[in-house]
Amino acid sequence: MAEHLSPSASMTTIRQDDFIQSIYQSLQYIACYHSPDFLQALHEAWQREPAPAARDAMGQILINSYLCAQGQRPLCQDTGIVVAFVQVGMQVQWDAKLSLQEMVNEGVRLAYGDPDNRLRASIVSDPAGKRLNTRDNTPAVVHVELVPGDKVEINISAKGGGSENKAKLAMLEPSDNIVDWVLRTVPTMGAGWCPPGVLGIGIGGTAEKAVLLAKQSLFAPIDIHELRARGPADRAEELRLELYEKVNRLGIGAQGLGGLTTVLDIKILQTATHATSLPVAMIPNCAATRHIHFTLDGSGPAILPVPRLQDWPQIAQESGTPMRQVNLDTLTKADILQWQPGEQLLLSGKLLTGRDAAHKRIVDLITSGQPLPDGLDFHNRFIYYVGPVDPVRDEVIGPAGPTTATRMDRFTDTMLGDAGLLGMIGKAERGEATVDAIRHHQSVYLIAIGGAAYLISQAIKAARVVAFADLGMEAVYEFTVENMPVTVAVDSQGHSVHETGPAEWRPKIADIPIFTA
Ligand SMILES: O=C(O)C[C@H](O)C(=O)O
Repeated sequence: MAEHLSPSASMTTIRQDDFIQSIYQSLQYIACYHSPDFLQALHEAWQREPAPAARDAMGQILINSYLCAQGQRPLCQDTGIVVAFVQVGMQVQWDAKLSLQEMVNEGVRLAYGDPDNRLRASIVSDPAGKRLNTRDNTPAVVHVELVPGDKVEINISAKGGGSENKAKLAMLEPSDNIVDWVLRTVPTMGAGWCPPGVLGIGIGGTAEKAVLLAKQSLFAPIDIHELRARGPADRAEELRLELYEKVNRLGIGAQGLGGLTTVLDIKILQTATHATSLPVAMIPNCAATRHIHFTLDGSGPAILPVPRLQDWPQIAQESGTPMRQVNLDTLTKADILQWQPGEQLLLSGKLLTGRDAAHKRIVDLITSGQPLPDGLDFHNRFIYYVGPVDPVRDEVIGPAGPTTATRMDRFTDTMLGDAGLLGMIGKAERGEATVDAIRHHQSVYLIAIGGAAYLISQAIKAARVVAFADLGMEAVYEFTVENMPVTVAVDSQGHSVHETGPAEWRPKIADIPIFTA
């Protein structure tokens, strides 16, 4: 005779407030604390890295991580778009008035507006139109699944825009080679996703299912060395090992500067597909990898592990060759002609900021013959591509790392020509036409380390909004910096370290084992 479950016996009740508090606390937590598996993998990669620029980049990310855990401030200025996968047990009932989406949004609102640790509101509504910042980082992206059981399982992440922008989907043919596709595709993603990180790969299903699997795969802990030690159990695990080895052999390295470690792990989830199809999706996770899993069983809000500062690797900034001191306030074109590709500089003085939305407005004003707003003058100034976190406590500004410069390429010739800009600071490579414009205007492009946002903000001594305050984090600020560390990425002759670095290190690392264990 069929057994019937008594509904009342196994029912769990989840209270709205417990759910919202759990979302809020988990988002605050992942904004500040790297997970132990990521820290260990990055520390190992830093210890093994033979390429000085890549090693320095990873060192800065590790120091930044420690400072964020200590100061409880965000790892990256891009505190992400919230993505929640919620599995609801079919024996769960809710003591709630809001929908699940509304409850997640409420948790996001509390987390991003927390006065003790404000996070950056990065979400814009009407993306194909007005692109207005929603000011509280809502709405979240929520995926819900009904599963057997009496608990609610939540995987939540705050996904950085720079890495999400590099997501790829290919509808391969059944006899196509997945490894070839990945190895062809990763170099096209450039450095805007802030390697070293993790590549999530979804295989099978339909187009949208492959993308979801790729995203879900990124929730698993980094364990490629354990997999190697125990040996692959199926084709997906074989692929993980093969891709880990071959992607790292590409020599892209940390921040795309050339080096031994481009990926810390490869994650793969697969499911059945149509006989004609081989959908493959790939989504990278950046160095500010932020995700956590928790369970609600009706007993109250989630309890998250208390991080212990002694678990963070203690590394000191290494003093390599002496850095050139640069006074931004007296700098001339003649000075920047002296700077060499790969040279490290310490910037002091005043610079302006600006990113996507401000660039669009500025270039629209210039091309329609209108003046820039009062007080906004780029002549002989440097621009820093950044959207900072608002300050809390005694800060002048919150974490303020670079955003992907490549998105500003379309505006650069006008900024260097008509607006009179001297040079730029950002992260990742520039396109060919932009490198030509840099050479033509005898300008320069400098990079700061993506993923070292709180560390970088320590060099910012004053900040004020100069124009477009309505753009929120995308407003134009003036920063006064002291000893801000940057590297010459494209010099005035158009030499680019994102070209020369990987080309130099690919052959050099060819004989170094990728797996140590
Ligand atoms: O939005 C940002 O500040 C950075 C962005 O995530 C990027 O990597 O380009």
